[in-house]
Amino acid sequence: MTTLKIALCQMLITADKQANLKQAAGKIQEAASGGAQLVVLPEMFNCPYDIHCFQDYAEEIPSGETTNLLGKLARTHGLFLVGGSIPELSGELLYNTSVVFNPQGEIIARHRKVHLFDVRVKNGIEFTESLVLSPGNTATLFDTPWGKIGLEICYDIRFPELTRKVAKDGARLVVVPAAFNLTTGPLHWELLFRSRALDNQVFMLGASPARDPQSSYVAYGHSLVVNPWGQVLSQLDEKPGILLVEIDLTQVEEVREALPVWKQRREDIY
Ligand SMILES: O=C(O)CCC(=O)C(=O)O
Repeated sequence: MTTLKIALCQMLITADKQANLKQAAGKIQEAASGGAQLVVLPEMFNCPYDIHCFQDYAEEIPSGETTNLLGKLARTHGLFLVGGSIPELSGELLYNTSVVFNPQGEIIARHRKVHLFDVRVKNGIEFTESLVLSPGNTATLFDTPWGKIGLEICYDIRFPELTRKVAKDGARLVVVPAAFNLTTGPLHWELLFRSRALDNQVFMLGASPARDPQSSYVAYGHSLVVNPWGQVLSQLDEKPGILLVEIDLTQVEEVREALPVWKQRREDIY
């Protein structure tokens, strides 16, 4: 199988967890009606992106209600589902975790955000995930009929070695639930997705929350799909919506053949 219909769900996330879950279910249903085979939710989609909320909204995986609901939705609609991310409770620790389901509703991957978002930009964004979260320690890929897919969460995309690793491990497509902000989003969001796509000659997908100017963390939005040539195939604005795009994964081989940097790498000298 080479063509894959993807849906990125740009949700307006609220402080009401049940409302967030209902909204996710509605968006997944809409994506399924549009023929989506792989659906992606944004980072922290059941919870405000606020370190003071993570403990209260956290759930164990796989026994928590969000994971249960997502498994049922994947099975009901018969699609692969990348469940954005949620605050995961594991023993005493909290993680920013993305869970992936197959069309039978089974969990086939779990990525714990490896690089925690600890930044302090003068007159801009300040955020310290590490005050409450612990980092994951592994790169993540999952198998599908379209081949291996890599999985990262938001800030992870800034570390080129991680995308290079999943690409070397066979991913031709990398999915990134994310939530950039109004300090870094306008300049860095598209640039980072296009850079990782171009460097590795892979497809890159970014699913963001919609922008809510009233929330404590104002997300940039602009969920997007970038092809291995580094082109933005499609992108939303800041409002809620679904980005439905069909991609042809043979484009990875076409680009790598036309511009063979992938096989011209000199790993012996770097
Ligand atoms: O890297 C950025 O600018 C944003 C990262 C972020 O918001 C996150 O990791 O959740």
